[in-house]
Amino acid sequence: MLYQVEMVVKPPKEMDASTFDEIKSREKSYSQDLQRQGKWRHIWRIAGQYANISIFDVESHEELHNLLLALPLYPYMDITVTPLCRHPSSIHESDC
Ligand SMILES: O=C(O)C[C@H]1C=CC(=O)O1
Repeated sequence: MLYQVEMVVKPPKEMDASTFDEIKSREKSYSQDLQRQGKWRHIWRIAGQYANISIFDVESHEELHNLLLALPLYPYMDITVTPLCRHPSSIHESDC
C-alpha cells in the first residue's frame, strides 16, 4: 500500500543545537534503513520549507502508523498522511 506522507519539522526553540543534531542523526539513519528496505520509497525536500514529501510502501495502515511513531523526530513534526492508489493512466508498473 502506498502513502504520501508530508512531514513538517518544528524544532523546539528551547532545545540546544547539539541535542537536536543528535536526534536528526538518528532520524537520518532510521530513514535510510527504511529506504534500503524499500518501505520508504522516496523523500524530497519541499523547497523553501523545513519539510519533506515522502512515499511509503507498507503492508497496512498499522505498519505505517508504527513506522511514523518510531521516527526520532516524531515529537517535533506535523505529519499528514494521504493514501494513494494506482492511476488508470499510469504507465509505471511500480505505481501500486
Ligand atoms: O529533514 C526532514 O525532512 C525530516 C526527517 C525526515 C527524514 C530525515 O532524515 O529527516
